[in-house]
Amino acid sequence: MMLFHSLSKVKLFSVYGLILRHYSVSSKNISTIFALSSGWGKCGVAVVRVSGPDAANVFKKFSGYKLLPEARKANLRRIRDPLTNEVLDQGLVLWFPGPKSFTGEDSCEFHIHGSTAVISSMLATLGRFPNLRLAEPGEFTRRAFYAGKLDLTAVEGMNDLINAETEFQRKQALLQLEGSLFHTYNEWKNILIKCLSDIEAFIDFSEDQDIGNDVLEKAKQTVLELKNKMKKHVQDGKRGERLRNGVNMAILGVPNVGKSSLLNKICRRPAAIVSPLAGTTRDLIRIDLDLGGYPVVLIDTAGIRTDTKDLVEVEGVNRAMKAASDADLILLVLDSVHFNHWFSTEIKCFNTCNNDEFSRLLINYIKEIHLNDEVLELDDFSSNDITHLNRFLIVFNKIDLLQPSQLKLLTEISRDSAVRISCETEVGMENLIEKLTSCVSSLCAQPSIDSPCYTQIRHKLCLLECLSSLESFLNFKEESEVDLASHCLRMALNSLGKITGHVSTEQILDEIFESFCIGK
Ligand SMILES: Nc1nc2c(ncn2[C@@H]2O[C@H](COP(=O)(O)OP(=O)(O)OP(=O)(O)O)[C@@H](O)[C@H]2O)c(=O)[nH]1
Ligand SMILES: [Mg+2]
Repeated sequence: MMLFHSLSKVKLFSVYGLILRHYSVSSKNISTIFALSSGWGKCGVAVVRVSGPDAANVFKKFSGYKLLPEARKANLRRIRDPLTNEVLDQGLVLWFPGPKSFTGEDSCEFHIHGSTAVISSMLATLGRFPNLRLAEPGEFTRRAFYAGKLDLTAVEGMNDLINAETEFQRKQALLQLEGSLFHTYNEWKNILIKCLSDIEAFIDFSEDQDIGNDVLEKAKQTVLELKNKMKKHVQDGKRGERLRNGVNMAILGVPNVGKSSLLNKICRRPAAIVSPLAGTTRDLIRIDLDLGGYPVVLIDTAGIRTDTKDLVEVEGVNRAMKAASDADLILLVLDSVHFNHWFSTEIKCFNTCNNDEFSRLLINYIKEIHLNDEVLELDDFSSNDITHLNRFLIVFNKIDLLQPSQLKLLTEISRDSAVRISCETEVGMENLIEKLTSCVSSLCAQPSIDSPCYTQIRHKLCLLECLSSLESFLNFKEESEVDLASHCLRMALNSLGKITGHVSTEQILDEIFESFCIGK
């Protein structure tokens, strides 16, 4: 019984009720909104949506109904201007009474022909109807959120789904819309609420009830387990974010090695200018790609050289370095002929070179082309083993110009540490694409319902805030400090609530009272 009291106190954190109440108080002032919900442009069918208190009236007037028809059932009707009675179009009309609608409000849809003229006259006529206004961006979804139909992660998932360009982006967005992240964070929230309710019960009733003194210790054990789980989730190497935003892949190398040729081969069109003149590419060229279902932003860059006085080229090189240091993966392109030449002058006996020696020399070669420290990530370069160069994929281009014996040797010594291709003959391209897809797949999240990845920096910041509160909670040692300890748990709950939109009561009340005048 006592515990129940405490629990209901803690339940204040689950403030959907408050949000709803706040919303319904102001719902008298809520306007009825309309918008074209399908995209602009000539198409077979366009969907115009109306939502709000006047939706029923609008629906009856435009579709010629005296009484509302069966809910959620499509009917073919003449759609008329209620003022002039002129027929605007003929199409399917649907009535969605609240709360069983997307927004939770009374809503309706007009499925009209998708020509510019029909859409324009429909929107103009709706705009002239009393108490009706054009919706603001995202306003239907915002209303769905306020009505408790979607949490914030689902709202974000819906937006991502609309913007998804690749198969795995679609999967991740759909799972998020269906609640994969919400369920994870909600489960964590419930664990924290249980700990908090035990501690609150201890604070309130330990003197007159038989509530054990080990409450704090037990809660700490639970919080420690949760903290470790959350930490693992946060430190996922941005895999969910990458799948949402695209993997940045920069093509880097000295002038004339075939960087632009490689970009053109990968995207299968002449996106970048190719010429025998060293220094052809000056600015960054970004191409969006779908690589095996993963989104990639492939970036061609100016050839790296430090001996130029040409101001435009110097700026190009700076931009190349910046793109490379921001990149998730760097395709370092080398000219096989030049490399072979440089290589044979570096070692006496070419034929006895082993894989380790090759690694050492390749690293020296990379250092010699004067990449800056941010690009090199010096930790990777402290070892002579090129497999440590996590962000680099070494690509030997122009292998068509090598003698067969030279190619054989290059293949033997570089093995899986590099890819050998010719942009001219396309030899090795298939292998390169396979390798790139596998790199990109390991850099991105694998959409999963059981262990979803966070997808936005906003989630990460709230999770870090939550972790820091959990850390503070774990630092309390004395039972006498339970008041402060419970405050930390409240803070942690608040941070989790910010991700899903279940923000703290204080925050909601702040918002409500902000609009009150002083003294009232
Ligand atoms: N034989 C041969 N020539 C190639 C190959 N790839 C590129 N080339 C040629 O090499 C020259 C330079 O190619 P680009 O793709 O412009 O080189 P880049 O690295 O972008 O050069 P910059 O933009 O100046 O840094 C062009 O004449 C290409 O046709 C290849 O695999 N084999
Ligand atoms: Mg180029």
